[in-house]
Amino acid sequence: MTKEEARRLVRKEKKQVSQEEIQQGSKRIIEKLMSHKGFSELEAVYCYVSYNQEVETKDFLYTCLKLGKRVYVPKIINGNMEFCHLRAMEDLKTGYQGIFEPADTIISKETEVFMVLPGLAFDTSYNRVGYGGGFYDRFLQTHVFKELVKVAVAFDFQIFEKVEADAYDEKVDQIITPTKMI
Ligand SMILES: Nc1nc2c(c(=O)[nH]1)N(C=O)[C@@H](CNc1ccc(C(=O)N[C@@H](CCC(=O)O)C(=O)O)cc1)CN2
Ligand SMILES: Nc1ncnc2c1ncn2[C@@H]1O[C@H](COP(=O)(O)OP(=O)(O)OP(=O)(O)O)[C@@H](O)[C@H]1O
Repeated sequence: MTKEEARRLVRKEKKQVSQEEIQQGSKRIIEKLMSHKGFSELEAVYCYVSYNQEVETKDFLYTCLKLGKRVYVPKIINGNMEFCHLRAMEDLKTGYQGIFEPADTIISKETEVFMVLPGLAFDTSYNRVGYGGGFYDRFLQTHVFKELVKVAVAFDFQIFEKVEADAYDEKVDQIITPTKMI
């Protein structure tokens, strides 16, 4: 299926999903993230700040801070996404598209990172479809890492067998849903 078809299907499902399902599903996903080998081994975490009907990441971010991980979240700067240091949840202010971003702009220089990615749709070959901004693709193509573990999180209705991918699309290493590790 095309990216647009996948986006349309997921947007339709998102309108039906209950707050309860989001909370429960996100809780299960966060448990799996916490017990991920890459998470224990890496001290720097790049994770999006959830909004709308995305997998909730606030509890995950909070726990990462409590554990003493170095935490960075996306901030759109001059049309590009960078990961900026998050000292505390209170540092977050409404930013691009109404998504919370750190008020200060301290761009990460980390090279060994555990990354938690959002997305609208994924397929079982690890392709990722987002809102269409190309922010993650461009970020991954312009930044070099010594070690980068890319784990996407999604609800089960966001997983398809095959979604068309373009040459510039960056794959993820793993996809975690409330019921599966792909
Ligand atoms: N939580 C979160 N933060 C993120 C991303 C993301 O996907 N999720 N991004 C990943 O690249 C970047 C922001 N990219 C975005 C690109 C487009 C829209 C957008 O058009 N939003 C629509 C509603 C989308 C929907 O809920 O269906 C809008 O606000 O009208 C939002 C974010 C960086 N931060
Ligand atoms: N080198 C590039 N890498 C990625 N996208 C590019 C590049 N050059 C141009 N683009 C444009 O960026 C957009 C990427 O769209 P795509 O649907 O892949 O984004 P997405 O992965 O859904 O979004 P996001 O990463 O923001 O969640 C397209 O309009 C594409 O033409």
